[in-house]
Amino acid sequence: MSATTTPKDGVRDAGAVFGASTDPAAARASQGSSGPGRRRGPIDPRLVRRASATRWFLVALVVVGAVGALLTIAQAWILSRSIGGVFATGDAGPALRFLVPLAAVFAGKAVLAWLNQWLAQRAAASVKSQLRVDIMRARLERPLDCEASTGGLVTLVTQGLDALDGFYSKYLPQLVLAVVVPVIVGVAVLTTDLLSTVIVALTLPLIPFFMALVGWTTEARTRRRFSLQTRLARHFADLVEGLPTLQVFGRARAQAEGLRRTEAAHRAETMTTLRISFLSALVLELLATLSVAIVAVTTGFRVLFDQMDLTAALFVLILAPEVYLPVRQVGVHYHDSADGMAAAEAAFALIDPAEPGVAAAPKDRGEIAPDVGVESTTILSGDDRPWLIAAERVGHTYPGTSSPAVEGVSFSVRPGQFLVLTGPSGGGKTTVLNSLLGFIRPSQGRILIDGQPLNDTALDSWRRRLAYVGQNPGMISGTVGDNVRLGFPGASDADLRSALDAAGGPELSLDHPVGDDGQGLSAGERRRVATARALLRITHGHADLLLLDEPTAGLDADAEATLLHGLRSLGVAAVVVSHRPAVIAEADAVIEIGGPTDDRGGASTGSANGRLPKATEGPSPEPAEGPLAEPTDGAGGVR
Ligand SMILES: Nc1ncnc2c1ncn2[C@@H]1O[C@H](COP(=O)(O)OP(=O)(O)OP(=O)(O)O)[C@@H](O)[C@H]1O
Repeated sequence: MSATTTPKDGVRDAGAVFGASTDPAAARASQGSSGPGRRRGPIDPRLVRRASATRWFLVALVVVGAVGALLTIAQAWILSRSIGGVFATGDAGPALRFLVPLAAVFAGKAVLAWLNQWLAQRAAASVKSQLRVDIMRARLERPLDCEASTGGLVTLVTQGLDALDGFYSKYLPQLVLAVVVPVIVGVAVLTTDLLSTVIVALTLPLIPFFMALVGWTTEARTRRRFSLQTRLARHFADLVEGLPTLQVFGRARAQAEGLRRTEAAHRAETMTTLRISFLSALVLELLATLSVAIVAVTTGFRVLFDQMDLTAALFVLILAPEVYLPVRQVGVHYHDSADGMAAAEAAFALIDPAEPGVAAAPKDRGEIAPDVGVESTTILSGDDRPWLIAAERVGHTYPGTSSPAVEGVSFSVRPGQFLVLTGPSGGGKTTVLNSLLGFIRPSQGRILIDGQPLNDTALDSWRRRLAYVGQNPGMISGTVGDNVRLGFPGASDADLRSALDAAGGPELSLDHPVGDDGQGLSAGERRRVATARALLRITHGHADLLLLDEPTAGLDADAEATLLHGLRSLGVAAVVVSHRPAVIAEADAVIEIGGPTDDRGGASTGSANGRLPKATEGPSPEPAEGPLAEPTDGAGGVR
């Protein structure tokens, strides 16, 4: 269980509205221990690039904004003409004929406001749905590479992305209006009065300038708040998951205090963000009001001294606030966008691990990287069948850790061969297996499938060739039969039965109920059900590589012997993680992974390679083949 925030816990910051860094190096630098990177300007270009709904939404917003600006000018024209007319003639009658066009303008503006919201809701829904699908796809592709914990991921996919509503329905429309409206309305003012235009042109830029100042202050706060929110969610998810353990150790109540502290910190951060938000709105409001006041005073005096026509003055006075309003509103709605943008950043970090700050495997160009070396080990001599799978100097360093979990592992497996990975706990066996599954992109070396780099192979098609049993195999709720059938949905009950028997579970009934997360089955039974599922995938689904992590753990000697016999008789290639002598005895080759612990406490620093025909059968290993066939100076080596 972990309730701590990892360096990149799926949370990125929201930067200033204007003036946020676009420098990737700066973004990387800011992703140190505090994690988040900087927001890249008012709109994250990845939203436009990746979320296609954003593109047409921006275009529609410009059109709606321009029509809205023209209606505002029409409204000012009608009002100034009618009011000016009343003052000039002293008769309100002629002004009444302006009522109908004025009503039409108001109706038009109402329709535009509705259209704006409708477009925004549609765009937000479409982008959220696209991001959710992309996140889930990324998670399925790299279930172990994603750094967000389940709690963090759930927060992000549910309420986290919902924060994009504010971005699409308020911030983005306002941002577009802030550009379109001042230009169109400014031209209308210019055609009427040059002095007012100059005053507006000089004072208007002050608003974004102050906004940037406020943005810089808010940036870190918003980031911290989102980070705390995620931590609260993680803390809670961890607590719920670990409740039985905490209760046994009498620590359940003590956790409530920790939860209260995280919650209090979250509340304090939210209040601070709100305070800054209100204060910034006040400052911007004041600035805009003073600017309009300057326009009003100058036009008022000119009207007084007959230097300006009242109708023109009214026209300028009605329009002047409309120039400032959309720019001012950007600042107000910025706070609506900040959470959404932080969530979008977190989503991109999961979807696109190649983004700065995310550990990514070196790009495989189909050739061996210079530091990787060309050595490989064939595990059986005299066999000229092509390799099915090969690992070349594979190593992996998990994000957030400084030393490799495993390194320098090389081996190759031909169809029908049975390779066992063994070694001390924490040595990196599961990491190697996860690399073969494509769950992890090794940070060193590469995996080759039929001679092609796994990185260049579609994971879907590769996984169709795999049958896999992990250390904690996933179970669906239903029956044992339902779970075995996952291996081949078209299998008959007789097929399920024989797979289960071969997996060492003859006593398990197909109708045995299975609850959520395998409830109702012992750990050993779960493993047997999962093994039966994998066997079915080989015999009926035509998978040609079996990947097993400790398949016989929890089995008695008879069941183990039955299972091993079943596995060997399948005749497919198998890579099996195991410490059990009986499994090692069945192997065509055994590779030892890991060795003496380093200062990280438990990581493998050894190399692994080797060949051993039936480890327990031959009196001594056959002569070594190739440069890597000898044990290396690391902890790993030929057994
Ligand atoms: N997601 C992760 N993030 C950081 N470190 C990890 C992660 N998963 C594993 N490790 C570390 O990598 C090392 C190798 O782990 P791995 O699970 O591959 O070992 P193993 O040989 O399969 O162990 P065991 O025999 O106990 O299952 C361990 O030190 C472990 O702490």
